[in-house]
Amino acid sequence: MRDLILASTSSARRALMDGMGIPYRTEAPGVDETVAPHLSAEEAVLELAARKARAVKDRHPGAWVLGADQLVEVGGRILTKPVDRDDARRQLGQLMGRTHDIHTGVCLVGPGGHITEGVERARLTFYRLEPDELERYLDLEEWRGCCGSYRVEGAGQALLQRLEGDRTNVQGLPMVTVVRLLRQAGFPFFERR
Ligand SMILES: Nc1nc2c(ncn2[C@H]2C[C@H](O)[C@@H](COP(=O)(O)OP(=O)(O)OP(=O)(O)O)O2)c(=O)[nH]1
Repeated sequence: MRDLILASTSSARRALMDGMGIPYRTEAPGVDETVAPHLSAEEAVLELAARKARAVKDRHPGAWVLGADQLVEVGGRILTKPVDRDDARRQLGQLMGRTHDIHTGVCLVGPGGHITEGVERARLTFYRLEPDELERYLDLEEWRGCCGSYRVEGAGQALLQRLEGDRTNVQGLPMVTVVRLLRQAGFPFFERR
């Protein structure tokens, strides 16, 4: 049985991996997430996904490690996870009535120098909300721990006027890409326990 580690503290990523049903464990990547300012959103999430995966792989040389990173891009600006409710209100205020992109990079590293990666974009258009409705959404605290301050699989789906791309990508892991990387690396699926 291969030792697969998800280099993540994200409950959303764990939920997506759990759904796929192959054995894995998690470990916090514990890396500095600073990147050079000239990088595009795609380049930044790929670099950080690889940085997270490599950091855990260095601690577990014989393991396979999957890392991921996500950014929201709207009007040329980058949004990461909000620090508090006011920050979440500001983020959602930038997304209401507009179209934004979510970029997620994933990287799979393994024994023998194996490294494969992918980056996926989802494009979302949000309804415009009245201030009171926005406050009611903030009360649900779906903003905590989420790039862009919403959860697409939660009440946040009521914000969504249009979604192009893989919905799981929005939640934190583009599972079509994750499955491709795992299959390319020879991972078996549907194993009998
Ligand atoms: N449940 C849920 N989570 C979301 C959604 N959109 C974004 N997220 C979460 C997934 C990730 O945990 C987080 C993206 O931030 P990062 O890529 O920096 O990952 P994070 O620091 O949370 O965890 P990690 O670096 O993997 O330990 O936002 C959503 O619609 N639903």
